[in-house]
Amino acid sequence: MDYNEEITEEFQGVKLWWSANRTLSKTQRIVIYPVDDEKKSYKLTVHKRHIELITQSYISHVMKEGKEIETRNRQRKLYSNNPSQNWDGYRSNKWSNVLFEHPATFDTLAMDAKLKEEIKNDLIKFSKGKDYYARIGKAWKRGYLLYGPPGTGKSSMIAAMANLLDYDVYDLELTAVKENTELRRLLLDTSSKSIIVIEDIDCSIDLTGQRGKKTEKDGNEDEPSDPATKRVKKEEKKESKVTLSGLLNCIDGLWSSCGGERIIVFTTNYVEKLDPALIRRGRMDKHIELSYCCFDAFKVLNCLIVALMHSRYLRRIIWRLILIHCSEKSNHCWGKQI
Ligand SMILES: Nc1ncnc2c1ncn2[C@@H]1O[C@H](COP(=O)(O)OP(=O)(O)OP(=O)(O)O)[C@@H](O)[C@H]1O
Repeated sequence: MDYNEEITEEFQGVKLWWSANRTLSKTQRIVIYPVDDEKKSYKLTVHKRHIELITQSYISHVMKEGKEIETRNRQRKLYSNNPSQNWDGYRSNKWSNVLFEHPATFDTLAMDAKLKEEIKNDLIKFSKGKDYYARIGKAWKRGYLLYGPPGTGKSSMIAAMANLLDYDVYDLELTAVKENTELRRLLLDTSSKSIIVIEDIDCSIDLTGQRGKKTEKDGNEDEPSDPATKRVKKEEKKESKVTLSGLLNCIDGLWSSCGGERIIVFTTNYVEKLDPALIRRGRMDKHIELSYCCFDAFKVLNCLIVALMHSRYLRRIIWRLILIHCSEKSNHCWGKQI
């Protein structure tokens, strides 16, 4: 709606007029950074005998419609965390973002069909679970642990999740987070309807068994005599940053109930390296193994390749390559099923 424009609307047989105005602040201020001094307002005109209808039904109808339009037009974003030294100052942000346009969907994911359906249903159930979570007194969040060998579709699965639910993705680089308080501030700065991802959690930081080792370390550590080594050691200590308990507190501590509808995803190639406390059910609610090609995955790949390649000769070459790759990697004897 442009300024000085007037729009006529009808609601339950009642005629209404909307107009948009803008006023500029008259007070003169000296500012360091440019600020928006413009005030925008919308004026609604209606006959006074309809005031009750407007206050009781129309305004809530407008708010609801507005929210729906906003959701429909929302462009999803992929966020990554900025180093904390860039957090302060003019227009600084904890997160940088780009448009999220990953093409992966559950249709293009090659994996066991039953598991795929189970994950989709779980996600949809979660996204519609606001009342359920409120009823049982739990924060509206869900944890997924995706594990398996490199290149088996963990990142693609996260993109498919985000595309299914229409959520933003926060790619949290833990190695860039200095300490637990920073981690908390970062997570508090995420929006609802989002997936917070920590990829390769086993490599991100020494989270494995850190709690158990702490006392042992504290007591036995030899203090180096040489000042240079001392300084390096001190720096290394500073680098160690986020602790396991800090991360656990952030995942399911009180902060996580500030706003809801967040999914937390950890990915790892080495699930056995992780501290059981980090991935216990209730914290990481669903553990999903993504592995080498199974028969259902093979069928999805078949559909994709048939759709893409019109030459039978090329298709045969690709299939030979896939078969060789899969028979090397997989223990399943699905070859017979083909
Ligand atoms: N199950 C799958 N279905 C569809 N595409 C897949 C699958 N697994 C791997 N790919 C393809 O292989 C490439 C690598 O996949 P992806 O990055 O999702 O794997 P990853 O498990 O996250 O790897 P890493 O552990 O190295 O981060 C992508 O281009 C993806 O499209």
